[in-house]
Amino acid sequence: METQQYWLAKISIFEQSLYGLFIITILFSSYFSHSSIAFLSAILGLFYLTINANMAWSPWLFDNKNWLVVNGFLVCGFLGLIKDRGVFSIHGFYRIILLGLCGFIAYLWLFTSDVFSMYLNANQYPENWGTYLPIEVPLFSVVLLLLWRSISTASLSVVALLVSTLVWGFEHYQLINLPWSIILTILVSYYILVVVIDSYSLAYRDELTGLPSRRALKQLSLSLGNSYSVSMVDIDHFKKFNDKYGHDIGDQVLKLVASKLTEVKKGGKVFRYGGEEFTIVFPRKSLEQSKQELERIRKLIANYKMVIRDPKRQTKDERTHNKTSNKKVSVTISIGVAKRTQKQDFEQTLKVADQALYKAKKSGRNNVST
Ligand SMILES: Nc1nc2c(ncn2[C@@H]2O[C@H](COP(=O)(O)OP(=O)(O)OP(=O)(O)O)[C@@H](O)[C@H]2O)c(=O)[nH]1
Repeated sequence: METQQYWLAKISIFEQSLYGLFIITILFSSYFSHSSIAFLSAILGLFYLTINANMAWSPWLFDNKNWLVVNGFLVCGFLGLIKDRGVFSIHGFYRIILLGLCGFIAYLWLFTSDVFSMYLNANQYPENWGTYLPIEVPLFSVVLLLLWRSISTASLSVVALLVSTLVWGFEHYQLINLPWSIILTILVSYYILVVVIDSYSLAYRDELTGLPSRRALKQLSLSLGNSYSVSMVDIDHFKKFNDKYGHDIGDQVLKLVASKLTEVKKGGKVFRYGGEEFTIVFPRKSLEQSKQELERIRKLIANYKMVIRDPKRQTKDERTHNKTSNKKVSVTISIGVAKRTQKQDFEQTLKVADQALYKAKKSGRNNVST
């Protein structure tokens, strides 16, 4: 009896502390501009309050479970469609109004689907199709929408919304036999993880090329041993290229060059250093080994005919036939490489590689210098 009371007290503390976890998640995700996660946590927090404490609206909600379920799907779908914006701003205010509208739409949907399913059932449609209308149709629509958004945006926040929709749906069908306190603790902890990973990748990844950024290079430099080579890579005459084809095509070329550079072997790690410059670090590789590999990459890029899409420069005929004008371009790169010596740290080795790059440019470009 005493042990039971002891555990009941522990469970009660655990349930109470979940409110704290909700508040932390809301503040944390708002601070890192993950408004969809912040709103979802706030709504789930409110839901948890409703089922735990006897709020004025709790009895109504228990009597209208279908509304609660459909509203949950619509909220996730809506949050998956909008951009992450500041929570404590005018955008946050509009979003709260639109989230309220989801509740109204859920109510309208249940009312309409009731009438429609009565019609379907009265007209002897096979297998009482009408019964699937109120819950299953919104569930499948939102899951499909969030699947598409997850793939098209590659956003972890949208994946979190998809997972939440599925959990919400599974709970409705009683496929999860866990108390809400446990389900919500797992969900909210997962949201924190999503915000941390997303924010980390924002800070350490270059948005245009998807390569690790200069900050990530700095981070790596702290964990490198004493033996490594560093190379600086620069696209030749990129200014002229930009002037001739425009900045947008320049961006496409930067992306394509970046993706070719990632084909580097011998353990080379590629970073976007800034502008049209990249850095490749070869941990535990000699100068000769690195140079050989860089020579291979240089040739690979020089021989690479890049197909560029230029929707702005379409001819009239191409526009009427909805064709894009693809053109093939090619660029070359110059590379400077240096091996770390006893007396140099990472920054100094990088400087030597930069001087070697200058040499490569001076000696006609499209080559690897040491
Ligand atoms: N499209 C695009 N251009 C960029 C980006 N970052 C830097 N650039 C351009 O890269 C060009 C770099 O020019 P420069 O440093 O003069 O060098 P370069 O023309 O490549 O000449 P060399 O290095 O001497 O062969 C500038 O025109 C920049 O505007 C970017 O993110 N996108």
